[in-house]
Amino acid sequence: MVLNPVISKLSGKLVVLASASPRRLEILRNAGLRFEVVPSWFKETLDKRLFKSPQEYAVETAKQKALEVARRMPFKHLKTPDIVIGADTIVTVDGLILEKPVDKDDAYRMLSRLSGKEHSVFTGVAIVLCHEKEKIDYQLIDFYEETKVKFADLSEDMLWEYINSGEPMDKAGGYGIQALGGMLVEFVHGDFLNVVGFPLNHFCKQLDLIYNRCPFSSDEESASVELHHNTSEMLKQEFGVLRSWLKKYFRGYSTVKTLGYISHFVFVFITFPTLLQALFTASKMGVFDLLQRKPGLDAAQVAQEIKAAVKGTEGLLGACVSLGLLQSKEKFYKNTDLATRYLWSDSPFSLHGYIQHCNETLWPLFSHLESAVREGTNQHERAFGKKANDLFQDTYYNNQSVKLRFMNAMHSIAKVTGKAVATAFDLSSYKTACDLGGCTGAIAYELTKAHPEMSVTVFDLPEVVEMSEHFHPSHTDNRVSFVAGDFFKDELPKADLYILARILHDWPDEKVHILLKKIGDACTPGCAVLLAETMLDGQTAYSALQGLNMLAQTEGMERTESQYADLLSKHGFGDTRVVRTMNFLDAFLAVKM
Ligand SMILES: Cc1cn([C@@H]2O[C@H](COP(=O)(O)OP(=O)(O)OP(=O)(O)O)[C@@H](O)[C@H]2O)c(=O)[nH]c1=O
Repeated sequence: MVLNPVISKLSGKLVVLASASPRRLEILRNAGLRFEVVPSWFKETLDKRLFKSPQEYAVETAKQKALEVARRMPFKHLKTPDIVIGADTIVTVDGLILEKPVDKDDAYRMLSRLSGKEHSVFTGVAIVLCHEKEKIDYQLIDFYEETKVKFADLSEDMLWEYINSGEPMDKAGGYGIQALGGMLVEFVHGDFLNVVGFPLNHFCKQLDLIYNRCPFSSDEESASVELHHNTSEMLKQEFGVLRSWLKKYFRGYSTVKTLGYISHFVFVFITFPTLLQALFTASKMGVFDLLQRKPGLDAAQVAQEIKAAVKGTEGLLGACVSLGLLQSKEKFYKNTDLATRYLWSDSPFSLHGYIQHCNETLWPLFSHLESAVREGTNQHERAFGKKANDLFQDTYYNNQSVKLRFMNAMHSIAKVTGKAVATAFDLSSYKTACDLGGCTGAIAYELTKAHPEMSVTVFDLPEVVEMSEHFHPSHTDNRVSFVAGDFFKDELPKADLYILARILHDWPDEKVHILLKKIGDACTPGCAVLLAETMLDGQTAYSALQGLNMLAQTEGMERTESQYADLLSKHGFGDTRVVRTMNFLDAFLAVKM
């Protein structure tokens, strides 16, 4: 890729480096960039086991560092930056991630592991672009760079002399290649500055893509610029998948360009039902599960396993390849990274349950959208021949398999969003929480993971509680307990914090008031309510469509921040705060005054 001038593109913008690393500051200053330094308060405590690769961990940490500063600055510094840059450097060797040593012994363990071996240094970088209109929108671009470094064999004396110099302590892997640590290195493959803490060249290339190129450029590298616009990781990836899918369909960028930008979207809208049905059908027939267990099957083998016709299976697999859900090589198929992460049923971030729910419940309801719009009511009677007086009792919970499917769907979403909700606020002062309608406990487990002193009671209907054990994580936590009851009728368990995750949106205002009154009565001043909902403010495509979903499916609706604040204020809750988690659900905290 030819690199164009980029640093000048940032002049006049408020650029913020979300890092306390003196090396990053120096690298960017030397490049002529003018910026402020606001070190991130994000604690580097992400669970490494949740990441498929070390580089994903570094990128996620970089993202969290940058986002924390981007979100804090408008409140604490009373100014909104244009760009926030975050980075995280890690060293990997023998499948381990090495960060900064905690003490000399730790430095010794790290350096003796590196002695005589080649290792990788990854720096993850996140660039957050902040757009301020009525609200602040964040667009996120992330990437990483890998450099390989080989250490000489180091004697004990050499190791201790180096450790006693004090240099290792604030450096990933326990060494600084730019100073005394340079003595330990036999060779470097890749970007030297990446090892020091910031991949300047890759960063400039990303700026070039952002500021000098069209987002739909045919240039392959532009595909790696991934855009977040108040969307989840998954939507971001889907956007990329859709884009490459469009490119393929139109046999190359030039045709797409001729048809124009509008045609892209018209085309997506018109063909969306076929796209969705291919995904739903492959998911329902177990294609992603099968190829996760047995990657590399051909169409005939897949057909045999899923008990389908070879011709039909070939068509389905071909469609999944075109959608970026499967890869094929010489007619053998396997899951793409997207499918591995989200589509097979046992993945930690599986959306399989939610996809089934969309297929079996939302799809029939949405086929009556016109009636929903005309009448302003849900469409259960038209879609399923049964009126839903009580949405849950009459539809989801009166049949075991529908109930399990619904619980799976809720579990999928809660797993994908739970952590973002659980960590959105400092909840350390709340020791007991009650998750009303907490279903499988997915959010409760995330809360106890994020807040070591908190215990959570999941309060849900008896039909749900009796099934919840199917969803417990393998390491169950005795700080999560389940109580059966109906939050409209029964006494609520006592707690300092009440959680309502995707509950209020199911109900009209009259019922919301009944529930909030009960919570208000149970709370003493200082107690709080934590809502996790899709806020309609700013109307992203996801929130707007979610609003339609509620119309076709429930008696309730998605609401704006001020509507929630207003509802809560009637029951004595104030001091409201909202965090846009960049995930499906936003988090909203209100305190009993
Ligand atoms: C391998 C290597 C690393 N480093 C430094 O190691 C820190 C990594 O830690 P981090 O968590 O990425 O950053 P930090 O220093 O804690 O800052 P922050 O961005 O605020 O988290 C950064 O400093 C890097 O330069 C060097 O200076 N030289 C080297 O050869």
